[in-house]
Amino acid sequence: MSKVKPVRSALISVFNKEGLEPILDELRAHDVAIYSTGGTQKFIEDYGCEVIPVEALTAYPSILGGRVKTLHPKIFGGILGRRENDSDIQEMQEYQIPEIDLVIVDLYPFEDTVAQGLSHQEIIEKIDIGGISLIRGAAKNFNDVAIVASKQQYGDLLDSLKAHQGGTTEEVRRNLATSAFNVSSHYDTAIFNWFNQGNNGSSLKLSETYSTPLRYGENPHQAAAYYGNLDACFEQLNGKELSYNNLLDLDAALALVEDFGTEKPVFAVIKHNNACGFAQRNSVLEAWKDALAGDPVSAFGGILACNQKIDKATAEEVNKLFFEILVAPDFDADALEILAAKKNRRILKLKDFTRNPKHVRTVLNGYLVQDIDNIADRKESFELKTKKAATEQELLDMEFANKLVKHTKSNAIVLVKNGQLLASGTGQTSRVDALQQAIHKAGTFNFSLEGAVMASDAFFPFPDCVEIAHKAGITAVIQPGGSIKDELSIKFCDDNGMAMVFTGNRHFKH
Ligand SMILES: NC(=O)c1ncn([C@@H]2O[C@H](COP(=O)(O)O)[C@@H](O)[C@H]2O)c1NC=O
Repeated sequence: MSKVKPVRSALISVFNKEGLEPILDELRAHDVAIYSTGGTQKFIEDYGCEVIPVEALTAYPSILGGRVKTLHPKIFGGILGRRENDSDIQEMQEYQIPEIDLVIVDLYPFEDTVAQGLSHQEIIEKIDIGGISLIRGAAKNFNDVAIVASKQQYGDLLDSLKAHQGGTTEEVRRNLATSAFNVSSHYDTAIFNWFNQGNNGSSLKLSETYSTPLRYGENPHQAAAYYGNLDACFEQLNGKELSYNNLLDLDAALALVEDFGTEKPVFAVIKHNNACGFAQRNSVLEAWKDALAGDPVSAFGGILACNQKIDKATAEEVNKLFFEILVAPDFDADALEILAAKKNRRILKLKDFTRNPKHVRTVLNGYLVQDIDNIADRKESFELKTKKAATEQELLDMEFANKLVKHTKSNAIVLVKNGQLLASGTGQTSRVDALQQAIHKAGTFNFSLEGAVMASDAFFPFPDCVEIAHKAGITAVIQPGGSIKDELSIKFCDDNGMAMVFTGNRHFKH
């Protein structure tokens, strides 16, 4: 076992006093001298423990509205002094600096203050200076000092004090120091990012303190973890742990469903990040049946997402399919009972789908960062380019198809009729290939394309796609526009009684 050092003195300075009581009990049981700052000192006194105000050490009051209270050589000397270094020992004696063996800090809540939208000055005042210095000083001297920089470490400290008669092992102190630098670096990243708002170019600082180890990555030989707070997103009601690929598909499913709002039921079936089934109907059950009908073969092992509560009738139908995940805002009790009968099946109740506003990926020896694509084109802003106007149903279907194509891997073509995804061509190296794939697929499941609409994620460089679409029976086309040969596609539509609208927004997804 690593070397145990007794805790004889502690400095406690915490913004949030909650949960300190068991630690005070333990410190009192071992006769530990406690130093503390204003509000924390009062809390400790009220709890009935003896406490020495830091002012008794520094001989200074807290000044500048609390900006300077622990920033003093007698405090930092007591924390940073090396207990086995002769010159440090001598200087500490000379300047009457007491050893401080344990430091407990809870920083000013900078991120919460920003999140609450408080004033600039209030945010600035919540940049902790003394506390962060205490944390870094104690963590640097972990050889002699235990640092608790967040409430999450209270349990570890208590366990150590209890197991080692009021002492800490080197292993515990080192682990606490690691956690402390995690706290301090995250805190400074949040401050930097707040100062750096809008100045995207200068540097990239990402910090996430929640993590979930994953069994493996995209393939079993790749180690992986998720950094983020999954508990804030979902409540897992059933099934085994989520995998790396599940998380990718879930993100794709939820981003897609989000674009359709919650007014009318939609069901999505996702495979490899793309929708292979999608429908919007008046009831959840109908939405499910028509989403599945889009491609009942690919749906096997898929990720299912719905924007409404799942009822028993829908659960009975969904239950007939082998699927990996169903995510929905809620489940009726009898529906959940049916769905949870298979123990591995993941059933997720959606709590909050707040997407990260930035999309980050590794490229070469660095990172690519972009805003997420959060444009959902509305039919009111479509620009009619052909003599023939689209019917009201075609307009609805084009808006629907355009939302789907935005969430489909490029090059992408999506074919839709009456609020149902008939087929799509995904991730193809040419737009013609994507269209041919979609037409072939629609044929596989006996969908007639007469009166269907076609959405393309980017412009048509040549009129070939509209020619093929026309032959297949497609009557209306939605695309961003912007090709120097747009006129050729428009002319073909005009000559053949088709409608075409431009959105002006390309939706590549690579
Ligand atoms: N200025 C200082 O010297 C200083 N020393 C400790 N703090 C912080 O003061 C807070 C505790 O204050 P109090 O005990 O007065 O409630 C803690 O969040 C701690 O991180 C300080 N405040 C900010 O920097």
